[in-house]
Amino acid sequence: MAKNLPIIDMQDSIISDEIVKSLERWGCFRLVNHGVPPQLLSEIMAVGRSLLELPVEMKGLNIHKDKSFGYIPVNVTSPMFESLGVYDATLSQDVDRFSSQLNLSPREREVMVKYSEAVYDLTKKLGIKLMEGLGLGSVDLFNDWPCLMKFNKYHNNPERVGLTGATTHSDKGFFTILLDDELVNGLEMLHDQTGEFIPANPIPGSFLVNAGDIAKAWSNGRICNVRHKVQCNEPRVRYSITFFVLGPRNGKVETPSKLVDSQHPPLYVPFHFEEYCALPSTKNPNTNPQDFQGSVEYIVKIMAEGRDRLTRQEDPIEVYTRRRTRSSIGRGSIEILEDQTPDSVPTVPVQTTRGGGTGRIGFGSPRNRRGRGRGRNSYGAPARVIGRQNISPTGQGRNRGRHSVLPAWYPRTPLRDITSIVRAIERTRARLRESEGSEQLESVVPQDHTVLDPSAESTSGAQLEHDMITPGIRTRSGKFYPKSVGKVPKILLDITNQGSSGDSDCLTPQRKLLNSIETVEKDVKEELHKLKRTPSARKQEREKRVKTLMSMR
Ligand SMILES: O=C(O)CCC(=O)C(=O)O
Ligand SMILES: [Fe+2]
Repeated sequence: MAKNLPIIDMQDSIISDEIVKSLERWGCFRLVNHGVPPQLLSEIMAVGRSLLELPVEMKGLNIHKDKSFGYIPVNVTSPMFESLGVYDATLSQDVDRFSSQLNLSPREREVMVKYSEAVYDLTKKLGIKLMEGLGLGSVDLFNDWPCLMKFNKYHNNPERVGLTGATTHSDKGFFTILLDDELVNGLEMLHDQTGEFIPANPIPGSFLVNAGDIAKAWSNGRICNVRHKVQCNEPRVRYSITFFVLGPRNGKVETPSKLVDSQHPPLYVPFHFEEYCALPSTKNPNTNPQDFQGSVEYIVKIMAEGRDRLTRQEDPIEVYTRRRTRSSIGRGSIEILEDQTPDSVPTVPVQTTRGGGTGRIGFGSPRNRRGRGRGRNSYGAPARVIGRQNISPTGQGRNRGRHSVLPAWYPRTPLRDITSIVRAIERTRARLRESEGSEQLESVVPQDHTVLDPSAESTSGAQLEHDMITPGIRTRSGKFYPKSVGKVPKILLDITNQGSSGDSDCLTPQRKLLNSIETVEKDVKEELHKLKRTPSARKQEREKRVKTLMSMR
């Protein structure tokens, strides 16, 4: 069923809602009435065309330490596409550098400055509308975010009609503001729900706004990082200008707490945009580009795994408490979480070391290439991630829980697990504090507590729960007494002391022993009775009864 891309009029009063809806459903929209003067649009297009007409040697002077930010010539794997880049397009010294690299006229430089100012300003307005639409207040989301501007040329000719000029990809940044060729179409956006490519036919004077990987991660998967490609539909050369608003300059890409709740558990670890760009591409040469799935889930998952391998020197109680607090406000070390279905487990082998991938991630238009090479885009990542708390990124099975603070055997269910563990630890702490008055105690949860190391974990869940709820106490002398039988050592001590007490002198040693046994028995019974009233004991009792009833059926 043919569908049309959403069109948003910047002057509409309900634009905030429309932006959110379009980004959720499509990950893109066409923006009209945006306020950037048509004259400026045609001037910048003219600048782009003339720069791309320069000799290759001249264009080759447009270099940047990140190669994907500078000139990308046509080449064997990408014979139809070339582009020039300006990074950071909003900083005058960077525009100056670009201008001197390509010997721009003062007028061309002026047009560039005006255009990037106008588009950045527009993007900031869109950011505020987006924040409003998401109920996050009128906040300037993109304040001081770095931007990359690219002048693109597709060398379409009669032999290439039907070929792909830019293969299916999602953009890496948050938003891309595309000024496309008014006369030559070719851009197609993938509709996630139907899997159909929908032509983004140009509307003169408009922009196509599309969301990238950062938008998806930031919004906790709510915004679609739309996949798109550029086809050669006619034999005319096609030009376009892309303005990428990338990611926070200093801070991390982190989901606002309001976008996280029990229905929408956090899906991504907070990360720096540069970290993300520096990761190797995950393109799987065996993956059909049509099956491409946005790579952000996969990439961020790799980072989560890397972080979880770090040795933890912290007090586990602090870790648990912090985790609970953070997850409730949507921040902190959040693991990437997987689909509940086994097919969503990544099909691409996890590459955690540099060089194992197929190249560094760049962004912007991919060239017409398949297979290995210097990656500008990432392919073959898993499908949509629907988060479940505490699911190991490596899936179920032997490694289950390897990257979690929970032991491997611990049943994985949503939020309440970690919450109940934290509560149990807090109860333990409170009890310890109480008993500290009578004797100097050491922590019952040593710094290297095995909860963080599943391999050294006790084998029973019930055991752990019990230990946490009724922990033992350790005296300075190093003796460990389980708290539930805390009175018994005292009784034993009394027995030992009986020898010196006056009235015991008249008793035979046998009577003394019998008396002691009786006292111990009485006290142990009393303690056991108390123990039965603890929640875990009651639960065990209930389970036992259910089992008995079941066996009688
Ligand atoms: O040229 C176009 O229409 C699209 C370019 C694009 O997708 C990109 O630069 O990422
Ligand atoms: Fe793109």
